[in-house]
Amino acid sequence: MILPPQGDGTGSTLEGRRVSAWFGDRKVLDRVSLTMPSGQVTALIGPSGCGKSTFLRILNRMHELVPTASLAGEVLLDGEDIYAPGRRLTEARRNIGMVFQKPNPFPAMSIYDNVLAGLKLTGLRKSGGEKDHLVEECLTKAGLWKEVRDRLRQPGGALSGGQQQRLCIARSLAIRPRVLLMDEPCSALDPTSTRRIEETIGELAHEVTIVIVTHNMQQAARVSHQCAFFLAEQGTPGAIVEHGPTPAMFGSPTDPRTADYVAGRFG
Ligand SMILES: Nc1ncnc2c1ncn2[C@@H]1O[C@H](COP(=O)(O)OP(=O)(O)OP(=O)(O)O)[C@@H](O)[C@H]1O
Repeated sequence: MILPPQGDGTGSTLEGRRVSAWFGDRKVLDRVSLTMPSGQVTALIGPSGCGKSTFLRILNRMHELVPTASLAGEVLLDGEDIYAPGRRLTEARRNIGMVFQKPNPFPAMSIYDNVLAGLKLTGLRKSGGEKDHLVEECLTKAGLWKEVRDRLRQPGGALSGGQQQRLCIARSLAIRPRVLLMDEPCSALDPTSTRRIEETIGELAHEVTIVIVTHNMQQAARVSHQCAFFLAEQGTPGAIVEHGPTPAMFGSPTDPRTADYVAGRFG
């Protein structure tokens, strides 16, 4: 177990309230409510197609990029609805970062510039010294500094898959998000790189609230403080069957469907 310590409250609390989602007229999520507390790691688990990624994308306003997509409900970041009229998309993206399944650094851009690539979003100008400091800080937090400190000007695409994913985490951290969403961040990685990313998650958990979608039950057990089990039964939209502290979800789930899923009996 590499379960990180509970957060010290420096992250933010994210809360989905009665979130429903549609693609065209097909409803794929039905009134999902979940609080993702400050400084904790929340794992979203469940079989393929039950709406985990859709829920995650709603949490930082990526769902609305799909032309046919719509949603209902609220997403509160420290009590403020990110979808409230007048709230800007860029504000949500800045506060709530996302790391994707497949590492997506800018391959021809240097490692150094990759880390800083999101800074334009913030509108902040930084001096050379401040940039150097930020690059070192973020690569250190992402667990990559020691491996790349001597080759910061080399292209991001020259790194291994696991290193590229940690570079993407560093890039997300550079804009100082309050929440970091991770959509199956290790599914394209080998076991060693996976382990390294899990350690990074553990190290980051005390300062940024993390929500991770994973199909890997061992991973959910290792890295998360709480889990939410999603299910879309027989053509119905996805919903949360059960959520709670990770040890309870794995050790003594209350719903038999959760017990079957975490034991690997389906999905
Ligand atoms: N862009 C899209 N257009 C139409 N339907 C979509 C789109 N994206 C997802 N869906 C549908 O929404 C439902 C939920 O998909 P989603 O990707 O959120 O599930 P998931 O639990 O994350 O699955 P997986 O674990 O396989 O990634 C699925 O039925 C899927 O086919």
